[in-house]
Amino acid sequence: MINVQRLSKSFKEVQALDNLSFSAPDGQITGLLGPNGAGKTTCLRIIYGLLKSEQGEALINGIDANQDPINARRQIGIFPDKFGLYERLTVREQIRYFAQLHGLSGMELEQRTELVINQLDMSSLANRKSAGFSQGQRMKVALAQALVHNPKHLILDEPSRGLDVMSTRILRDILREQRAQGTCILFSSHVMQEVAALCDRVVVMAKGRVAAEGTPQELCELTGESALEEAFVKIIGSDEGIAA
Ligand SMILES: Nc1ncnc2c1ncn2[C@@H]1O[C@H](COP(=O)(O)OP(=O)(O)OP(=O)(O)O)[C@@H](O)[C@H]1O
Repeated sequence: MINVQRLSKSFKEVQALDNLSFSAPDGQITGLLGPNGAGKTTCLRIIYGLLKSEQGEALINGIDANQDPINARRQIGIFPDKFGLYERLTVREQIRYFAQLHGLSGMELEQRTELVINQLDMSSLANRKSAGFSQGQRMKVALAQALVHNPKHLILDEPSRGLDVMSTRILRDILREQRAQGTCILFSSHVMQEVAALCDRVVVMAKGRVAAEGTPQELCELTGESALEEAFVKIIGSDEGIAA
């Protein structure tokens, strides 16, 4: 369970997060939906311990990301907004490296590495260096790195950006599998279709705050709309920065 309580963060005069509170339960996919600049990435970075908040706390399974970032991070698989791959390493080497960073060693390291390569159907890529990989292939490597330590929480920043239909479907299937295993999944998006297709719960963010939250159906009922897209526009008062 990820619990964000009264988070505030500013960058000079920009108030990126303003008393933001929400929770993402285990075994569910929670979408952070908001227009450009709403504060989604800032929130995810604080949860992963890459940024410190000025106020409030982000608890991962009860562990405070500000106070104990290393332990908090061990609970999380992160799928970042830019796939920073090590292009000189083979895919298998990269996945092993991430497994080591998360404290895996010996047999467990080898087994988890092979398991995730098979799970993502990457055997034909495993011994190749990632320089020149397509966007979909890069996505798989990034996902394998996020999953190799079998984290109980998965955080994804705009996961389907730049992916073609097939890669998007693979990603969605993996997220659904993870959900079925009880993983707490939190992802950010401004793509309505993605949120509608995947999310059990939606947290609508605008200007660093929660504008509304609930199941897609609850958000529709709240606004008297039948489509999530219309509900969203009503909640934030604009369709700026949102992709259908
Ligand atoms: N390192 C930084 N330095 C200065 N301003 C920043 C920094 N990071 C974020 N901001 C500002 O904080 C606000 C929130 O940014 P953030 O990236 O969290 O939004 P977002 O919802 O993820 O947007 P997008 O959908 O465009 O990725 C924006 O106004 C942004 O310019």
